Amino acid sequence: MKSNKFYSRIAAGLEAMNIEYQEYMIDQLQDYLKFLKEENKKYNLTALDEPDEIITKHFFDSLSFLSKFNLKQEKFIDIGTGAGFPGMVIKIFKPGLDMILLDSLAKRVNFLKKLSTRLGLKKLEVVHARAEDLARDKIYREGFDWVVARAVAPVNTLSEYTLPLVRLNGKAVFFKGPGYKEELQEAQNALAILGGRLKDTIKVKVPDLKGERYLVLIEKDSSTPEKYPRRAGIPKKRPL
Ligand SMILES: C[S@@+](CC[C@H](N)C(=O)[O-])C[C@H]1O[C@@H](n2cnc3c(N)ncnc32)[C@H](O)[C@@H]1O
Repeated sequence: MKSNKFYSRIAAGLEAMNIEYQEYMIDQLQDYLKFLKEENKKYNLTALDEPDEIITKHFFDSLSFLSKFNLKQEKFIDIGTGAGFPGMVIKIFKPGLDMILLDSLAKRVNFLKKLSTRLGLKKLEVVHARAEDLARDKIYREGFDWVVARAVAPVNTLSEYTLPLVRLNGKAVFFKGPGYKEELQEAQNALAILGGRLKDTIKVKVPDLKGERYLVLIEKDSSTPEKYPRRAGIPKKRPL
C-alpha cells in the first residue's frame, strides 16, 4: 500500500541500492516493522525502537548485501539472526531462497516464527540452536551456499561458527564496521585451519546511514576438519 507512511522512504532506499522489488515486498517490510515494534515492547528483541532508525540501521543495512550479490535459488543461513537481521529482510526480497534463520535465544526465535507465519513465507525455517551444535548435525554441516552473520562475534570466533556450515566453494559474508581490518589480522589462523580464504572486503553504501559499512567475503576452499567447531562456548572463550 503506497499510502503507508514509510513506503516511499523504503522504495527510495531500494532504488538507491539498485535492488529490484515488487510492491508487496515493501508491504511485508512495513508489516515486519509494525510487528517488531509491538513485540519489542514485550520481549526486548532489539535495542532500536524508532521506526526511521529501524529502517536505516536494520532494514537498509541488511539489504546492502543484495546491492552486491546476485542470489539465485540457493541455500542460505543467517547465524545469530536476532530479530531477523540480515536474513529475514533478505528473504523478503529474495523469496526463492531456501533460508534458515538461526539463533540461540528462544524469545527471538519465537518472534521470527510468528512473523514468518504472519507474512506467509515459504521455504523458511527458524531454528533455535547454537551455531556450534548445528554444525555437528550431518543435515546441516557443509550444506549451505551462503552463510551470513551480523553483529555476532569477531571474525576469528565467527569463522568457527560459520565455516563448518559452508559447502566447499560456498561463501561466508560478515557484516562489519571499520574495525574489520584488525579482526581479520587476528583471524588468519582461524581461516587457515577452518578452510576459509579471504576473497574480498566490499565497502557498501547504506542509504541515510552515517558511518562505514563493509561486507567481508570469505570463500571456502577446503573442507573443515572434523574436530571443528569445538563444543559450544569454546570458540568465543578461546578463539583459534
Ligand atoms: C547482537 S545480536 C545481533 C542480531 C542480528 N544479527 C542483528 O544484526 O541485529 C547477536 C545474536 O546472536 C545470537 N548468538 C550469539 N552467539 C550465538 C551462537 N553461538 N549460536 C547462535 N546464535 C548466537 C544471540 O542470541 C543474539 O540474538
